Amino acid sequence: QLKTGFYSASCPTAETIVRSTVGSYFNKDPTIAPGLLRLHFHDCFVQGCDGSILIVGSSAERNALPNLGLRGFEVIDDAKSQLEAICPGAVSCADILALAARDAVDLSDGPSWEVPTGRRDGRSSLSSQASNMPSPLDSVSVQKQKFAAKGLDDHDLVTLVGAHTIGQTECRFFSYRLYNFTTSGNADPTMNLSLLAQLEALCPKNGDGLRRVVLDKDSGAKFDVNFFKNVGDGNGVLESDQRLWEDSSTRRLVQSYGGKIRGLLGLRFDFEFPKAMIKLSSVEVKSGVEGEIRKVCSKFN
Ligand code: HEM
Ligand SMILES: [Ca+2]
Ligand SMILES: [Ca+2]
Repeated sequence: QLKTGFYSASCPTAETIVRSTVGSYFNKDPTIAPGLLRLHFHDCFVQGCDGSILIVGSSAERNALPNLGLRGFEVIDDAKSQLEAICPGAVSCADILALAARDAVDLSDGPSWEVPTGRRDGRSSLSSQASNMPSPLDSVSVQKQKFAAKGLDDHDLVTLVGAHTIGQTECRFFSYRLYNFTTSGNADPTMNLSLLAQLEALCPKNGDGLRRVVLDKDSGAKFDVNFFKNVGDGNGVLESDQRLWEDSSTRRLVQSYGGKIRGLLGLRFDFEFPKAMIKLSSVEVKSGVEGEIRKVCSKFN
């Protein structure tokens, strides 16, 4: 039910405005790009890509534990207010999120793609609905199950987690791997020793759990295949990322994207990522007369 260029008649400048808004925030702070990409993912995984993540309120999705570190809301609100001034009531917040995620990847030197649009904004947002978000402690089989529940297969899982080629994580999401991973209090044995030393310095025991470190060692701002090379070298920061290498079912694709084996030609990350994103951004979308077009992205009409 989505189609590219959905706004070509109702708001021809919609995509240009989203792009220029994301671009101006990105120029001031490039770390907004991973924030926006993650925002779209978290939206799509709870009640579909319907802008439910944007609602402000004490029991809203935004307040659920897995969503506390999300960033980039102000960019979406800014784009929306510009759009309301020229095409009132036309462009959904859910579509702005999908377009901003595409633009964020493009600005980070990643691939670009045409985003099918026409999503409608949802009428509910509840923190209690967010409990099924993937966790960095999830095994590969749990990660697979959570993606399969959204119509995303194992190939989509590995491809989409490649989004961790940009952005950061707080120490608290992985510091247990440094200090008390094994029963004898050792570090996760699958972690590369030089990464271990680096992370111990950045995230000291009993230090500030909110301190942020890059997810893709040496390439935290560039959307490239370095993340997959890192995972193959024991340099995955999140346990869930490193598990994609330890599990034989997902290792091949990590290897292929990282350029570590020949033979899987054609599986280029910059070609596969857009396809997987289009699937992600179509999860449980509302269209036609369902939902609404919000006037303000943080509030229901
Ligand atoms: C098994 C699946 C996944 C798990 C367990 C996971 C977990 C996490 C965690 C724990 C963080 C750090 C958050 C923080 O410190 O606030 C993070 C960051 C991030 N995630 Fe994921 N993630 C997954 C899949 C994805 C997918 C599918 C995407 C997008 C397509 C994505 C995009 C990002 C981005 C871009 C960041 C960096 C955010 C920033 O710098 O603000 N992740 N993820
Ligand atoms: Ca949603
Ligand atoms: Ca990178």
